[in-house]
Amino acid sequence: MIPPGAPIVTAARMRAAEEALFRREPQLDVMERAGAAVTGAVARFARSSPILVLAGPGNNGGDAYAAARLLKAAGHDVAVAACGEPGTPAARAMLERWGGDVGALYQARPRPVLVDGLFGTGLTRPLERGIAPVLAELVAAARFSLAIDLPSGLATDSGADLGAPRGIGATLALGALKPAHLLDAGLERCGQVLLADIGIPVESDWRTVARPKLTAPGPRAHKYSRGLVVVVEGDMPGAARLAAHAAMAGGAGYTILACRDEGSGGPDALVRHRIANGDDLADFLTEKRIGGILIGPGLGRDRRAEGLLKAALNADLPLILDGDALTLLGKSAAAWLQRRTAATWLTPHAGEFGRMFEGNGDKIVQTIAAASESRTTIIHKGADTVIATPRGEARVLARASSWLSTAGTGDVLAGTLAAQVAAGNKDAAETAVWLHARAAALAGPAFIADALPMHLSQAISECL
Ligand SMILES: NC(=O)C1=CN([C@@H]2O[C@H](COP(=O)(O)OP(=O)(O)OC[C@H]3O[C@@H](n4cnc5c(N)ncnc54)[C@H](OP(=O)(O)O)[C@@H]3O)[C@@H](O)[C@H]2O)[C@@H](O)CC1
Ligand SMILES: Nc1ncnc2c1ncn2[C@@H]1O[C@H](COP(=O)(O)OP(=O)(O)O)[C@@H](O)[C@H]1O
Ligand SMILES: [K+]
Repeated sequence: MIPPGAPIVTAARMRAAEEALFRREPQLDVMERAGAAVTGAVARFARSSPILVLAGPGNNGGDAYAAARLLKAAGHDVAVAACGEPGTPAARAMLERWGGDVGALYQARPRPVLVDGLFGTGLTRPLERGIAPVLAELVAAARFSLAIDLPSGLATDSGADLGAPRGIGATLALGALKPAHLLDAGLERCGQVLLADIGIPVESDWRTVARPKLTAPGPRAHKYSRGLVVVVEGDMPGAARLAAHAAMAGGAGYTILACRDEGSGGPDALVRHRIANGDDLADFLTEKRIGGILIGPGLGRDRRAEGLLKAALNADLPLILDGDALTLLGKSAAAWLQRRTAATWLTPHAGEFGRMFEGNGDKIVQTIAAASESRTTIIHKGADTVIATPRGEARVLARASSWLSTAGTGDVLAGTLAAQVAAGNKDAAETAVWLHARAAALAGPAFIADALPMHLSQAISECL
């Protein structure tokens, strides 16, 4: 499990935190703690199996030499192999403290337990062609492998693959999580992510998503105080119905489907209100008790859809934009959205995000830039989900159930979000993302999106 609510830092932020600490405490003491943390994690898995420790030229290698010495002192059979001489004073000191043999990486024989201390946050370019296959073979041949801080071959700030091996069993993040533990290739390359506190104080506006704290409705609650959600239906009514169902199951007091005709389907408690076009919707949205409007799931992209979207954008009410609404806005999204007087949430997947914003850089940085430019809160979905607020905060959810990769689950997320927005939850996005992921976990394998809302009740009960 990814540690919840844990700070996430870039390589540069981590280095700055380390350097601040080294002004008060010797670097080698900190590295000893890193070595001890690695030793503790490895010893749990190694039992009496022989261990191969790989050491690189930087401080990741320094941690590896420290761990090798401590593992040996604890009675383990330890061999060390390195690629190159230590290039930092701390790594050199740790090599001296190790004092044993060091073989060449290219000649290393596989052992049942492997410790990868080749490269960590200092990796700046793809692994040399020679190193990647040797590392991959040693990892594949080991029964268990643990990466120190990061699997060697991951870009720290983006999680991009720079030649990382497959099959690492666990990664021990030192001091704090880095984006690579949560994003992109890191999702499948880190194995189990463990976090070691080695006494480096870190502060960050970026954290992993944590379980929210929710409260049950008070004794004087009524349907409007719980939150009135309006979901706007479009060309594909099923999508809006799914979202409306999720809003209801996500705790909204009153959910209205603004629909073209009488229609059918959906829960009996769902209220239908007929609207023919954007003008009708604009009139309806003068109802001040509305706590959140959701538009976009199955909206379509024709003239009627444009009219509906315009009415929603012009309403002075909290607004959630998903699916086709995002595509209709396209590159003019920021210009439209920064004019809004009420708060706005966007829930794009990667394709929709790219249609609205420039897609350069790491996912967290990109999403924060887009949130700040458009003055919205953005849930940038995918196998890794990044939430960014206009204030520059980020929350990251990794490792949600991969069974979520089925049509309609995004509509359920949007509806869940609408319920939280209408209830006035100031952390609506993080709450919705947690509840959605928890509902998916409870739903088990091969669920359909229709089945997700029924698990929201259990997910909510775990937050009370
Ligand atoms: N500071 C501390 O005391 C503490 C630090 N900690 C530990 O230190 C780690 C960060 O250490 P680090 O900054 O020294 O970088 P590291 O990841 O070892 O790699 C740098 C070396 O790799 C080289 N290199 C880069 N890319 C390469 C490539 N593709 N192929 C080949 N070589 C390549 C690069 O060479 P250069 O780019 O300079 O040519 C340089 O020699 C961090 O993850 C954590 O484990 C913790 O113990 C806490 C205490
Ligand atoms: N492989 C995956 N692992 C975890 N979550 C996923 C994965 N694929 C998709 N998801 C999640 O499922 C939802 C899919 O939303 P979306 O792409 O909008 O689908 P749709 O438009 O069909 O509803 C998002 O919440 C996304 O984060
Ligand atoms: K490593």
